[in-house]
Amino acid sequence: MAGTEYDVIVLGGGAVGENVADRAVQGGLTAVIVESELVGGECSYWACMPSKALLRSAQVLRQAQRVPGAAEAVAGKLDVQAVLKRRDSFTSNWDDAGQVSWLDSAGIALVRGHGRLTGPKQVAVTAEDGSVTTLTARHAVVVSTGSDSLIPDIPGLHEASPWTSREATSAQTVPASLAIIGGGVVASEMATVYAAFGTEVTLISRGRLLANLEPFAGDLVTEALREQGATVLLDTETTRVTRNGDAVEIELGDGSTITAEQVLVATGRTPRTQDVGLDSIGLKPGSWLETDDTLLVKGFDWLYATGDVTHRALLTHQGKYQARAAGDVIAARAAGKPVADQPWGAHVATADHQAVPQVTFTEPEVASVGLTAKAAKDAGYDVRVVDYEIGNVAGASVRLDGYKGTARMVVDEQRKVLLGVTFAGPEVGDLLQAATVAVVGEVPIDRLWHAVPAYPTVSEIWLRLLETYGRP
Ligand SMILES: Cc1cc2nc3c(=O)[nH]c(=O)nc-3n(C[C@H](O)[C@H](O)[C@H](O)COP(=O)(O)OP(=O)(O)OC[C@H]3O[C@@H](n4cnc5c(N)ncnc54)[C@H](O)[C@@H]3O)c2cc1C
Ligand SMILES: NC(=O)c1ccc[n+]([C@@H]2O[C@H](COP(=O)([O-])OP(=O)(O)OC[C@H]3O[C@@H](n4cnc5c(N)ncnc54)[C@H](O)[C@@H]3O)[C@@H](O)[C@H]2O)c1
Repeated sequence: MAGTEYDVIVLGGGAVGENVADRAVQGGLTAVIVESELVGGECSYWACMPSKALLRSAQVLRQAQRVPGAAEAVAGKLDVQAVLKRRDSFTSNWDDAGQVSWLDSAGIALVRGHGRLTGPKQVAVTAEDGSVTTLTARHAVVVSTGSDSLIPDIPGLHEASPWTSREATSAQTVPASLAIIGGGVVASEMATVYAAFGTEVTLISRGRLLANLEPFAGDLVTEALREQGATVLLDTETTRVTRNGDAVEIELGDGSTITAEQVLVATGRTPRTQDVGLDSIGLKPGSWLETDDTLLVKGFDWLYATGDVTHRALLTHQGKYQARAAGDVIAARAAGKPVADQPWGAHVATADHQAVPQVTFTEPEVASVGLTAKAAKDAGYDVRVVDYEIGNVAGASVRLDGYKGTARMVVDEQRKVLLGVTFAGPEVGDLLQAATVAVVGEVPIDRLWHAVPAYPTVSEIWLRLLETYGRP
């Protein structure tokens, strides 16, 4: 290790922390990452990558089954062991050597161990062998410690040792039956995975599915999961969980009981700030870290936070976007250079408020950016909503027989720009970036008419949405 004083200390070496350190080093600073588990964090080993690898094979198979000619060629069943093996390769068998060598090539130092703030610009790192290294930052400490699964206070749930997303994404064997508590992204994606593996899945959601998105998205995913063999219980409370040997009993609000081999809790996230020394600098342990748009924690001029721990947008790409802004602004401030902190400037994460893209990799997929119709109305915009069935687009009918999906654009009628766009349908994920460009760029509707989608692609949905809106 080069020494114990660095320009920037990054607490947490997930995808987000890595990017902060990289930008700081590219800006001419020295940076060290403190990591207690695996460099690469949740996304690489227990979240985005393994979950998407687990989802992909069944998706390819189902789509081939819906195209005559190909369907006859894929008459066999999903090879679950091969899927798990492919997932293992995406996680490098939970070995971070590749990421560590990237840090090395990027000129970023690494200290392994559990980091805690001990005072302004001071971090103590406790290694596995109990030894403690004290680090001092010349300019900034960035907390990028991510989030953990939230286990709600349902009687018996803690004692039942439920699966969280970690166990669900790293499982080496597949349970015969799985109950899932939650109705968000993790619950919906994991129900899709395990239903495809032949597990008897019961999803228990206290409301509708994917309730933060346009209602048609959750409805489509609910219907599809049921077709895929899952039992989906909506508006259903879980009142008690009891583990009896190899089975878990789950009592529901209506008094009925479900028995499953395993239970997965997918009820959101809690910040990993319980034991990072927040009390030493006057902050409350266990709280989310509130930042300004340059990612500076409110009330400090040296403490930054990026990624899940900020609760701005719990997504890898959005955390990395914050990381680029934070790394760059720390370097600019350290050099006494001007800071571009006006909305959409180089040193702020403005998009977190207005244009967060997200793909839910269920089958069908849901791709969304910006505001839903309800959120736009609640925010006081003069809104017009335009819907179109994606299956009516020539490109979609060529893609798959019986293509079913819906697209919605939410228009700000005062400025004639898009506030939000949602696509729900097979393989819509890659349609999203065009929508993100339109929302971020505030591209006027009459100019969008000149962005001609190629025929016959699914992108022609854009033309159909515009035609339905009407040419101004
Ligand atoms: C099942 C699942 C699937 C997901 N899929 C997607 C997806 O498809 N696309 C997407 O964009 N997002 C997805 N997400 C969200 C995504 O995983 C997170 O937004 C992302 O991992 C956050 O990155 P982060 O760097 O902030 O935190 P993390 O990835 O959690 O990294 C934080 C790091 O800090 C370390 N750490 C914590 N405390 C300390 C300490 N005191 N000392 C030293 N090190 C410490 C941890 O070990 C960890 O490595 C998914 C989440 C889940 C749960
Ligand atoms: N494809 C992706 O981009 C992707 C995939 C997975 C996860 N993620 C991210 O990870 C984060 C966590 O996902 P998640 O699905 O755990 O959270 P979420 O916030 O999406 O959904 C939480 C669900 O749990 C339910 N819930 C909350 N408390 C409950 C309680 N006490 N009892 C019963 N139900 C309860 C909510 O009603 C909701 O349906 C999300 O913010 C998401 O952005 C992203």
